[in-house]
Amino acid sequence: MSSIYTDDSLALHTDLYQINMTESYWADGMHERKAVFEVFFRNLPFGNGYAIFAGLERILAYLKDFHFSESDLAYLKNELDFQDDFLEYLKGIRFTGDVYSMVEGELVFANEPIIRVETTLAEAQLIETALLNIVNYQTLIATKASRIKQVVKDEVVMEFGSRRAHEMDAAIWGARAAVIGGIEATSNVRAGKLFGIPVAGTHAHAMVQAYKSEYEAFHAYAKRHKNCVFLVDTYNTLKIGIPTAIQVAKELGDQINFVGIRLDSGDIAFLSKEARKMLDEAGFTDVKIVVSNDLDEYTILNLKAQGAKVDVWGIGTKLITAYDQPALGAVYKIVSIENEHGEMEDTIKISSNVEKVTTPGQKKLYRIIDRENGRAEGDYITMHDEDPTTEKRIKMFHPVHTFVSKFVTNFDAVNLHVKVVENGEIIYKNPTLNEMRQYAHDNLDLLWDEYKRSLNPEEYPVDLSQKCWDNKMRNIHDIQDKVDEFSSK
Ligand SMILES: Nc1ncnc2c1ncn2[C@@H]1O[C@H](COP(=O)(O)OP(=O)(O)OP(=O)(O)O)[C@@H](O)[C@H]1O
Ligand SMILES: O=P(O)(O)OC[C@H]1O[C@H](OP(=O)(O)OP(=O)(O)O)[C@H](O)[C@@H]1O
Ligand SMILES: O=C(O)c1cccnc1
Repeated sequence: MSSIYTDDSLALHTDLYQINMTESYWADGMHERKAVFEVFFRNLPFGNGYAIFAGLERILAYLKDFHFSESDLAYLKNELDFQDDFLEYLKGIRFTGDVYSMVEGELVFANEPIIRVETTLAEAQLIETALLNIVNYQTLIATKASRIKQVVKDEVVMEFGSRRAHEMDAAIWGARAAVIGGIEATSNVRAGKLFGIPVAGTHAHAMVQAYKSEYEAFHAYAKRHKNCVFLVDTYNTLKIGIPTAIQVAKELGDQINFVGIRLDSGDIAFLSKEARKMLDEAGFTDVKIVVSNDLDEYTILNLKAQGAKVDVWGIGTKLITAYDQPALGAVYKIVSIENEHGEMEDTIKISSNVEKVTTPGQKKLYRIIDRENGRAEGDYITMHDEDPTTEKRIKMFHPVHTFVSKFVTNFDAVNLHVKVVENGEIIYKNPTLNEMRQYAHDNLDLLWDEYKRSLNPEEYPVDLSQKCWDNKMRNIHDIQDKVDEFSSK
């Protein structure tokens, strides 16, 4: 960086084209027109049956502080040649609109609006990049963590990924997202300080190497730390590492809490079983076995199938980088815009790829829950003026294969959108991270197991109301008519 700006803001954390488009809207007097944009993704990540939404807290902080600083404006003028009159407009711009959003920890599925932004065209356009940047990463990591936790079940998961995360921001926000997804602790101390996440850790091979022997290293560690987890695989796990941990623990007795040992290489199934036997025989039946080394949900499942005796899973690289699918692919699409007469008009994006055709109009999102069994029947997208909470019977049908349908009665329709920003004011109080985590955990009970399995889960229904579907078809036909008219000229 050529210099550090004391007034750096996040408004420039956007793609240049957003500012360029905004300039055109402004020059043509369209910038203040009302617009509705939605955030959604088209495919669930990791082949999972659900995702866990995360990122709202940071989005709200970003919107609250949204402004172009003096140095931002100077940069736009001096380096990118924006003109003074437009910069004067940017100088005064703040976020003044409304935002409806799912809450963090909510179960989210493909093709449903996670966030709805209703504000001026200019403001809505300028915030796109930051919103997607936040949602895409945090939701991806929360989902990966949840996937891992589904496999781990009752043992503890610690997040160890800071050294491999895609830079510092990703390390701490990733740790936070992983907690929402279900993990228990992080090794990143700053994440602990900023977000109140429990922080935990063991020690590295370097310490054993620095002291030249495990005996010296474990004693040195124990001298200053009451809770001890000794890393036992530096030279030979079964012949030196574990016996030394046991020896040191016996020598120190009540002076320490011999919490555990950590295995970080070799055959984890075999070594953990041997370690358990050795610890138990020495009377340390409560001592935990922590394992790490390139773990993810697949290795964990396999290790469990082999009968590995593991109490704590330390997971770094593959969680924090979402190793097997590095992007969620959430998008931000305009669905409605005010016309020159002050009326809202739906707008649609047509694509030869059916998947990419957007669903026009201002919409709401409900989760339909069967009152008898408490399980979710599916999610139901309606137009903004519909209210399924007052309906006795709704028809749910697949938005593409429409013949796949069912009538649902005796249900609760739960509105998944909370108004979080009103006229630019944040009106939502973020729950604690623990509450978000608990919410995500409890929500999973709404899903049948078929949607939760990590391999080839069933597709959870995300359906359009009849009115919403009709509106989409009408919009598609209108565009087709326009294309036909144009091409026949
Ligand atoms: N019993 C097992 N079954 C399946 N995979 C395992 C088993 N034990 C370990 N693994 C996994 O196999 C991968 C490679 O392990 P390997 O034993 O080669 O590590 P290592 O080379 O000994 O470790 P390092 O290179 O960190 O010293 C890791 O992802 C590890 O988690
Ligand atoms: O394997 P991960 O899931 O990313 O977990 C974090 C890893 O970080 C440490 O390794 P280190 O950076 O010392 O390198 P290593 O791979 O040689 O053990 C630790 O020993 C874990 O193995
Ligand atoms: O505390 C640990 O054991 C730890 C922390 C970060 C990375 N690997 C291990």
